Amino acid sequence: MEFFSYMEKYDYEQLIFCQDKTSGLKAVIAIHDTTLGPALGGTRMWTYETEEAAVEDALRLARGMTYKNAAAGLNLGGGKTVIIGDPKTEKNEEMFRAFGRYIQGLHGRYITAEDVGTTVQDMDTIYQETNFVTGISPAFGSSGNPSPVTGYGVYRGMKAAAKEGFGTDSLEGKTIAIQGVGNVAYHLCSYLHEEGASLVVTDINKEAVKRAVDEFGAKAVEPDDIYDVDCDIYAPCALGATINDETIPRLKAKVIAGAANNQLKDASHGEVLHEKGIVYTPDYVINAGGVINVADELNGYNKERAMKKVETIYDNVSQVFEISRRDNIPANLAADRLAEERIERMRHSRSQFLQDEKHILKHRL
Ligand SMILES: NC(=O)c1ccc[n+]([C@@H]2O[C@H](COP(=O)([O-])OP(=O)(O)OC[C@H]3O[C@@H](n4cnc5c(N)ncnc54)[C@H](O)[C@@H]3O)[C@@H](O)[C@H]2O)c1
Ligand SMILES: CC(C)C[C@H](N)C(=O)O
Repeated sequence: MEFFSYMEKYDYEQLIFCQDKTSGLKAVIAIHDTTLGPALGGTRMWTYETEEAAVEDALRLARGMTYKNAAAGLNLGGGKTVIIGDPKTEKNEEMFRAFGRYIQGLHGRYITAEDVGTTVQDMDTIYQETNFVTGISPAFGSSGNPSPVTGYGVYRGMKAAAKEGFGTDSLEGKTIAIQGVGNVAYHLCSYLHEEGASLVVTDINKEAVKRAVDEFGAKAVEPDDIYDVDCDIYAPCALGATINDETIPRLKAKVIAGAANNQLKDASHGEVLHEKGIVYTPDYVINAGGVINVADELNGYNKERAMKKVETIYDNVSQVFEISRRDNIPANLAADRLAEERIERMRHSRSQFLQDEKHILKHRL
């Protein structure tokens, strides 16, 4: 990948490589766009096959956060970090402290939080070095683990998608196939079970499957069989790119609504779903609950206020479908339009000069 060409193509602001020999830290921070405010996005720790794959992932995920934050109505830009390494065996305290110092060096242009492979404890360690971290322990007056709130937001967004697909937002009696029952999907399952949906789940982690079967009466299938399940709704809640040329012909669902980031292998798969009449709920609109929750920390965390904002995911999803129908475009492009239009409007409205301390010639006094 030609990094500068890619950055120019999608108008990225900054790419930062962080290396710390003592702790083994190898991290890439990507800042996509800060028109709306500081870039807020989580830190992913993952074993990438190549360094290039890690940079590519950081860039892609950072841009996704720009769109997610814009569509959620947050005054935040988009950024993301990936740390190269196995989260199960390669973490140490010095690593996250070194990383915290790199974040501090950005003076608030980037604020981090949890993502796949990182935990509240890791955020607490980063907090030893910088204030530009969210999702730290509630003991510090913070919002803690964002996953339960993301799960609730996905549940609300799924109801809006059901309304679009079935004419009612009730999920009672619906069969929902869930790929990956980790942190977010566990909470999603509890809401769906409570509403009376039938769940079919899969995961490469047998413990996670057992928990869903035992607690929610879910039926378990093998990971590759999830695409063939006879269901009303398919919920991708594991990793990205699972909606692709191989899987779309196998899907039986009328509605797709899940937590995973970057669900479509590429934008053309949104077009294919649109043509097939499948209601696709854009990932970054439906899974914004976690970022909405951690973003509230910027105002001094208030759970009630944060949850009120998370409720708006239902309306945001409905608005995307409205744009999709109005402009006869696939839902993924309708979501992009919603986010891009907001960024452009704000870019214009913020172009007016506003004096701050740096413009006062006080050193001459
Ligand atoms: N945690 C959040 O608040 C949040 C917010 C927004 C988006 N997301 C996205 O939602 C997704 C899930 O996040 P999470 O925090 O629950 O992560 P997680 O790691 O807790 O859960 C993911 C689960 O998927 C399983 N999995 C991985 N590959 C699989 C495969 N091929 N088939 C079946 N199962 C597989 C894993 O074993 C794991 O149990 C991710 O894509 C994440 O980026 C999470
Ligand atoms: C800021 C976070 C809570 C980010 C979250 N992992 C997401 O992808 O939305």
